[in-house]
Amino acid sequence: MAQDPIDQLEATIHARKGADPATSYTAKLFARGRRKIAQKVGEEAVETVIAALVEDKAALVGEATDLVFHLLVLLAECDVTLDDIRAEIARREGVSGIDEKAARKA
Ligand SMILES: N=c1c2ncn([C@@H]3O[C@H](COP(=O)(O)OP(=O)(O)OP(=O)(O)O)[C@@H](O)[C@H]3O)c2ncn1[C@@H]1O[C@H](COP(=O)(O)O)[C@@H](O)[C@H]1O
Repeated sequence: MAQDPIDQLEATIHARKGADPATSYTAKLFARGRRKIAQKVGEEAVETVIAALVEDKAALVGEATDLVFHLLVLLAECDVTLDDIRAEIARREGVSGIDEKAARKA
C-alpha cells in the first residue's frame, strides 16, 4: 500500500535536515532556525484563517496545506514526531472538550 502523503512528507522533511539550503526550501528553513520556522507557522495560520473567513475553499485547502507543511517542519525542528501527535490524539479520544475544560478549572 502507498505511504500516507503526510507520513511521506514527514520523512522528506527529516531527510532535508542538513541538506543544501540553496536547493531545498526545507533545508533553508532549518538553517534559518526555530524562531523563523515558528514565525512561518504563525503567518501560514493567519493566511489559513483569512481564507476560511472569506469562504474561499480552494484557497483554504492551499493555505491549510502550507500550514501543515510548516508545522511539520517546526515539529521536526523540536524533535516531535507525527507518532507523538497520533499518541496524543489517541489519548484524548472520547474525552469531551467540555469535560476536559471543566476539569481544568476544578
Ligand atoms: N509541501 C511543501 C511545501 N508547501 C509549501 N512550501 C513552500 O513554502 C513557501 C511558502 O511561501 P512564502 O512565500 O511564505 O515563503 P518565502 O517568501 O520563501 O519565505 P519568507 O521569505 O517569508 O521567509 C513556498 O516557497 C512554498 O513552495 C513547500 N515546500 C516544500 N514542500 C514539500 O517539501 C518537499 C521538499 O522540498 P525542498 O526542501 O524544497 O526540496 C517538497 O517535495 C514538498 O513535498
